[in-house]
Amino acid sequence: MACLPGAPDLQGVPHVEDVASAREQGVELVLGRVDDRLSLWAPARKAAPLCVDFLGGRQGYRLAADRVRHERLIKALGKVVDAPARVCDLTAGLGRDSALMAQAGFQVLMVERQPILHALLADGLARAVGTPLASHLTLLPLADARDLAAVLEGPFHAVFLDPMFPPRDKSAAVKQDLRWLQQLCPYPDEVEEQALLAMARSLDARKVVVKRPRRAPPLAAVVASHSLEGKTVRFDVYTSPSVRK
Ligand SMILES: C[S@@+](CC[C@H](N)C(=O)[O-])C[C@H]1O[C@@H](n2cnc3c(N)ncnc32)[C@H](O)[C@@H]1O
Repeated sequence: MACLPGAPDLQGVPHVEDVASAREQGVELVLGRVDDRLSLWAPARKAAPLCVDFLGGRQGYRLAADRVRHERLIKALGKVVDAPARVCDLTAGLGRDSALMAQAGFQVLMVERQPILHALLADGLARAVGTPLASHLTLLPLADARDLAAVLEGPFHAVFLDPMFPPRDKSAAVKQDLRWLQQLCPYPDEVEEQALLAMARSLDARKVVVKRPRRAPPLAAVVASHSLEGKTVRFDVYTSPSVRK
């Protein structure tokens, strides 16, 4: 992995002059600017560069205002009781779910611990400044969510979690974005899952919503209060006594 000119400094990641030098040095992934978007790509592969684009692309399709309320995630969040409703996304990733929640009117606080994804999110957000969507999104500095219990001050309408889960389907059907995430992010073990769920449930929120593949076991083997099932994913909702009513 290496950074091209124009990419932010990432701890421990060397810089290369250009893509040709990256190829010569056998660098697998480069972070640089493509069409003024901070992007990650593999010089030796054909796959399209990865970037965060809150305003267009595939994300835009799902963000159409009349579609958003039909999204299962928005249904899982349920009725807003106290406005303005804040949601904390502790596993922001590429910001797709955060953007959906923002488009549905929630003020979303995003947490991400993977430095490249965090840099892509920050870049996507910077390009969206001035739009209503961006005014609903706040990215916290790079951090592991498990270290933020004392920092994240509620009340929140919900805390959202979408931790990595090993795919059952190893075929070409696994989407390119998911491949990038798999390449960049480790899968949590049970201890980490327990810590993440416990931390989420310790926050001042009405509910914790966890996104899982439809047939996956519940996060940290803790059974949810109820679930909303779709074709491929499931949203587990926790409204236990430890969660604000
Ligand atoms: C499956 S992806 C989330 C995708 C996201 N929901 C989206 O819409 O793009 C999981 C993300 O959570 C992040 N993550 C996992 N554990 C974390 C933690 N303890 N603190 C912060 N981020 C975490 C990973 O780095 C990864 O980017």
